[in-house]
Amino acid sequence: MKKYYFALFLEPLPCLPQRFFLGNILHLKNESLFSTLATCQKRFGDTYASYFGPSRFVCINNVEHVQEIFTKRHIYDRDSFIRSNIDVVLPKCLRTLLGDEWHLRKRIVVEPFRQTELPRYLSNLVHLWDLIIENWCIEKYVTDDSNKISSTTNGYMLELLMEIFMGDSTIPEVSFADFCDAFLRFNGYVDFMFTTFFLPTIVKKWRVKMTKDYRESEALLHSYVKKLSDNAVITEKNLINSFLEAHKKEHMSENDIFSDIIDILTTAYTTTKGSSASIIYYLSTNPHIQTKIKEELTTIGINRDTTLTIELVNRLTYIECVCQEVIRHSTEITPFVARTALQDDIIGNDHNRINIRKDDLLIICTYNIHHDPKHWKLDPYQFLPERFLDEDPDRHRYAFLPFGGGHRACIAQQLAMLEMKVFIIRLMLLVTVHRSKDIPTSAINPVIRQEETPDLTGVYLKPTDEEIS
Ligand code: HEM
Repeated sequence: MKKYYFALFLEPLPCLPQRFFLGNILHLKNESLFSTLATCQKRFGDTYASYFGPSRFVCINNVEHVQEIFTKRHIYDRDSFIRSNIDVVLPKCLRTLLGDEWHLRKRIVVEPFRQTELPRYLSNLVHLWDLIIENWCIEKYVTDDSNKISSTTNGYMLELLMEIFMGDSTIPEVSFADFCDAFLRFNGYVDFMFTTFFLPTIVKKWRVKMTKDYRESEALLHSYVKKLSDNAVITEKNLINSFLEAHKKEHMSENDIFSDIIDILTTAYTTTKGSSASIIYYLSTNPHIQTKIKEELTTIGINRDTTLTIELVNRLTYIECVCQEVIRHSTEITPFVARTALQDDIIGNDHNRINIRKDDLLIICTYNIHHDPKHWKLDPYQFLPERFLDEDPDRHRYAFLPFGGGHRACIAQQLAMLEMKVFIIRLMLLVTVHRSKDIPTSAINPVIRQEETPDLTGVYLKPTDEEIS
């Protein structure tokens, strides 16, 4: 609080006008977070402060600063903001740990995400994406009434992730529908902790713990994870077995296992849903990109009966560029990556020096950096996969950071890329994505020059066979 009073009157960085205790929160009533961070960059340049409630964030848009922050791992670590919020619902999961505890846990969690493990997931990915695509073809549109990606997809996506991480999606004596229901309810509370980032954690903690539905879904998930652990087939190499192994060596308690399994499932579920929604959106608005992808598949000799291998997937250069462009351009990817300073520091050089104080929260504005014309010579607001061929060369190493960077970067980047690639491959082998012309789409936000979230209204899939006949 003392620090807040000090900052209120002596803020050294440019900043939007603040309100007592609320900081810049009221600004978010009129503009999304993406848009607010972009507006501030246009107004103040690459470094400015933002106040969400009394919490001060130093916002960073300069890639040299980003590089320095990611490199100084002993000074900048996982931000206290994510740590305190996640800790309420999933205490002591990988994302909330620091120092030696984090290091030990990461060695355990990272096992199933290694490059060498990826081939094992291919057949499950193909099978479940096919089911999801078939389901979308049966329903008229890919969205339901709430205009979110159709809710019947949720179960399939969760099944896909369970097969990947647990080797099997069945839990003894529990119907998958019951597990899915408890998971989705609980996931709503994990989301709540993030989407209400402007509320003090103590308020959110009270709100969540007092909710009967939260307590029930948490208790159910605890009992399901216990059943999964008790019945795991020890010979298989997967996430649950890495955890059980660690439990035997007393490196993880039962509660740690619960927190990490649910954290990985909720993260993977949210990112898989978000990236697939973005892919469908961009394909529906760019029919010529669909044609190019289909041509690439034909050139490499992949048809719907081909058994996919990692070597084949790696030959699909254009599809790789489409995936990279999706995660560069889309608002479904987080607007920022955050760090907390563990000690006082100075970053930058004579021209762009910033004094950082111990406990400062740093916001690395991913979305702004991904759309900064200083780094992207081809109009960064346009969706152009070709920029990742050789058409937009020589950009700074830290101008593209969809998975964050440094020691706290995403542990599942290769798996996430594989999921997206297999989704595009199966989608383009089985269907063409269309958009009804007569259904109005959402307004374009003039600051970020796109819709706030991918608008899938009126998007439907037409099987390739029907299109040919
Ligand atoms: C398109 C998909 C994904 C994107 C764009 C993405 C992005 C990110 C980002 C930006 C971070 C923060 C990095 C940082 O602070 O430097 C992160 C961390 C993390 N991600 Fe991902 N992610 C994706 C998929 C996944 C999946 C599928 C999983 C799990 C299976 C996952 C698990 C994690 C975990 C556990 C962390 C925290 C790592 C740590 O704190 O040490 N992510 N991810």
